[in-house]
Amino acid sequence: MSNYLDIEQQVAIAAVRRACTLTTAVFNNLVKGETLVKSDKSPVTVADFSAQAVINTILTSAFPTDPIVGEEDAADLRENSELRSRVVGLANDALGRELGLGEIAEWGLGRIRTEQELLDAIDRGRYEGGRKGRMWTLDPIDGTKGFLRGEQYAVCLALLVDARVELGVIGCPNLPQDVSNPSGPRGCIFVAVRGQGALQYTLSGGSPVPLKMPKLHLSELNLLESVESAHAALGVNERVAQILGITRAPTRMDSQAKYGALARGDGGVYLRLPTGVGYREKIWDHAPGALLIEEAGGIISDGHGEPLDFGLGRTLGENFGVVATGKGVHSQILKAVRQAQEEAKK
Ligand SMILES: Nc1ncnc2c1ncn2[C@@H]1O[C@H](COP(=O)(O)OS(=O)(=O)O)[C@@H](OP(=O)(O)O)[C@H]1O
Ligand SMILES: [Mg+2]
Ligand SMILES: [Mg+2]
Ligand SMILES: [Mg+2]
Repeated sequence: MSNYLDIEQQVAIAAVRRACTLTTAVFNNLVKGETLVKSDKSPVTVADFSAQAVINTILTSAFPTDPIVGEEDAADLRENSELRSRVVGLANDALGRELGLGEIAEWGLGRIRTEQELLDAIDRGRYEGGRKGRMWTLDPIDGTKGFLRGEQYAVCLALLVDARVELGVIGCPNLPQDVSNPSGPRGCIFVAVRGQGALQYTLSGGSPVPLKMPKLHLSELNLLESVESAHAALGVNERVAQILGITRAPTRMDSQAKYGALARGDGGVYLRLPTGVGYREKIWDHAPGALLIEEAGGIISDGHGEPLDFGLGRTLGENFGVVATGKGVHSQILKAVRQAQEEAKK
């Protein structure tokens, strides 16, 4: 008998692995002009576009009717032939490689795609989301700014069924495999399946390690937070830490690599509070991480203690930031968040 979501898990891990190989190679050869600035002023690179093309192509081949909520779309590429041909070349290099770990010939890997097919594959990510049915969320590079700095970033894929995350896969090419050896080998994939726990693989393969968040006391915690001050209210985080008596310095890390770090016992709290500019969190920025934390034994909510709602469309709607932590300290952290917010309003 096969396990729940066995095939989906296999496809998602393979797709994330291929995309991670691609993004790593692009970073080593990124040249000027391969980064655009989107209408919201955030960066996007040829690596984001081609990773989305690769993952969407593999998903569509394995599950032709599943919709995809992906961060990027191909509009900029349709207008820019130089960038387009670079993305097409990169995607075809990645899809054309011989079969790797756990991959099967039926996914059609190895076939060269036309420009049109690859642009359409990127645009398969334009699904609007919603409360019903099966859908994937994809962030081809989460933490693009971290990617550009050579720091942390993550390739993030999740499967939702009726607005619940059932499978989450997070590839972190630059994350040390062993927390206790920060200068050791890098490259991790975190995998969570609802009801089946959380695992860490190395990007290069091998046996997975099960993840279980340790029970930490407030005095042992430190905050995991964004690098970019525009993405989270870092000043409020500082006050929350002070209220809780947390003396350890925060760990600033780009992307959903934070969820991976937290799931394996690093830090103890991921705290992301809104900066007050009316930004709505995107579902692809949290879906796989949310399941990873729950399956590692932790709890995730917004800053008011409400569950994250993945059924509202492409954003988390009115959810107020994110608090992910161990069950034993969650309510104390929410209380401190409330106090810090009230003080900030004065
Ligand atoms: N104003 C604002 N508020 C909150 N979040 C925002 C905001 N603007 C962008 N984003 C999203 O932040 C994603 C990057 O994740 P992090 O904030 O965890 O990383 S970072 O340390 O700040 O780089 C980043 O994901 P990517 O675009 O995939 O890099 C964005 O979706
Ligand atoms: Mg982005
Ligand atoms: Mg993102
Ligand atoms: Mg992204």
